[in-house]
Amino acid sequence: MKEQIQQKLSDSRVARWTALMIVSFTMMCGYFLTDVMSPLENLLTTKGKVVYFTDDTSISADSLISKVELFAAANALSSPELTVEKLEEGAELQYMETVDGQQQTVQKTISSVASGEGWSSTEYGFFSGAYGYINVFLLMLFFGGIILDKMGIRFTGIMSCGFMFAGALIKWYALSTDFGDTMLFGMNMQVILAALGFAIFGMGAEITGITVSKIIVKWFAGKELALALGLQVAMARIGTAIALGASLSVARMMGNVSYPVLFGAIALCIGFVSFLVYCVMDKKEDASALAVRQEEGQSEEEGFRLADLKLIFCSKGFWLITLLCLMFYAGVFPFLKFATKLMIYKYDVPESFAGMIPALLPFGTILLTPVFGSLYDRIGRGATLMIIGSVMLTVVHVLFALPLMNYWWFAVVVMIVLGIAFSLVPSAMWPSVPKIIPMKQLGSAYAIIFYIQNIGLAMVPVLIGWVIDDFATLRDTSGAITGYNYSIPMTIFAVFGVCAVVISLMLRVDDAKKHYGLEEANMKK
Ligand SMILES: C[C@H](N)C(=O)N[C@@H](CCCCN)C(=O)O
Repeated sequence: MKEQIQQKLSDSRVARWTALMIVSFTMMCGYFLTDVMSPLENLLTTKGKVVYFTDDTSISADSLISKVELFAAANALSSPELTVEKLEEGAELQYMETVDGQQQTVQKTISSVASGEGWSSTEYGFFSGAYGYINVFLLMLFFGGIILDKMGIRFTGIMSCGFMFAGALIKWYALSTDFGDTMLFGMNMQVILAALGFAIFGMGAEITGITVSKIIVKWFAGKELALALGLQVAMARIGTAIALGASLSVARMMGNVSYPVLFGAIALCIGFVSFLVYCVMDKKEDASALAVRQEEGQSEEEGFRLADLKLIFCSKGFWLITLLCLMFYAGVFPFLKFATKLMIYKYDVPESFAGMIPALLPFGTILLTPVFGSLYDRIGRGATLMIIGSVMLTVVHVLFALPLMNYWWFAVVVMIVLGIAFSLVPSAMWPSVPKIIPMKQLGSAYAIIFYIQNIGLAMVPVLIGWVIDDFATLRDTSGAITGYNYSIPMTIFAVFGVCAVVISLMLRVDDAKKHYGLEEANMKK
């Protein structure tokens, strides 16, 4: 009789790709919620109602009412006695507007009205950075990695999905509640509570992120690892793209910024359930791996010891990847939080389309990240891919900073280039970590990288929000905001790009000396 050879569940193609799809779906829901507020920056930073017209322009309700009344008075028309309540879908209004430097009478039809929250750019920056506050200041990501290596994938994943969901609910509650003028720590209560929710969500999202990374390495090591990591990132980007592309329309349709967050919370609930399904597969994989070890007479896998962290801390290659991650992601994720408003004010894109241009970035990466991942699996050249991506990031931000080519199509082209950069670096960087750090310490290694990266994700939006308020906001003599000059904020993003280039070059040199294998293919022939 033929002897049955024991196999691990992960040796089955179907099983490992199914596991990948399930956990990637959970992550995708998390990414949707991470960026769901980005296209709402203009709405959040406008006080009172915002009126959207059928020609895709928008204006604050107060400013519209005074323009309509001024027009009626100037033309001896009977006063329309317009109030905010009367501004509703379908209403037609006439007033004077400056078009190409000339005052013209315009007639517009309202398509929707949504409530602005009146936040300052500083408050928006504080809220956007909140994603990383608990991770960074309470060292939760660091502990998250240790919990992952000590308590295992199932416990950590369920815990972190729970945090994501709880944080999303708090954020939704804050945005759907009117706190009046209640202030806390010099900021509106709504901002503080929404930031708290986002911080709890961010802790959950990041710990889920390292858990999912470890899951993928567990199922794909020695197989299609970079492709699998690339596909996970690609699915995550679908979440980001839907958030950037659809969030404003949902807020406009429902009349309130809280609804996109509510949809995100519902999606997360489904993502949580899908992670529970994965846990069943994970248990089976562990049982089959144990059976293989027993059959081969191998001893129990050695557990994680705190002393193992020394190996991580002493690796130069590890630190270079970590710093590259900090600089590269500081130039991308925080940029996305401000990109929609950049499109409105620098490239004159109507607000209803403005979110579509940043949404091109994740859309491009959906295809390209797995393509570059697969290239790395088969051909190698990981360090080189990271250098090219970092150079592209720098060029993109320099182009955004320069006061030239302020055309929407130019913004589209530059955003596509950023999409390529944002595919190159992640598809090469994440699969490079297991080449430097062994599996046993991988949870902690990813956690430390994410921890340092989160310092950027937490601080950069705060910095940029403050810079926009104090150095980029243009005002008329009465103090009213007339526009924004994005040169300084975008120069800051370009500096992160330059740092990423220098670090990726150093990584390439270190790889040549220490032979991590970053330039070699991942797949064993
Ligand atoms: C924000 C998060 N910490 C992050 O870095 N996400 C990466 C993907 C990480 C995948 C690691 N296996 C991203 O590019 O979105």
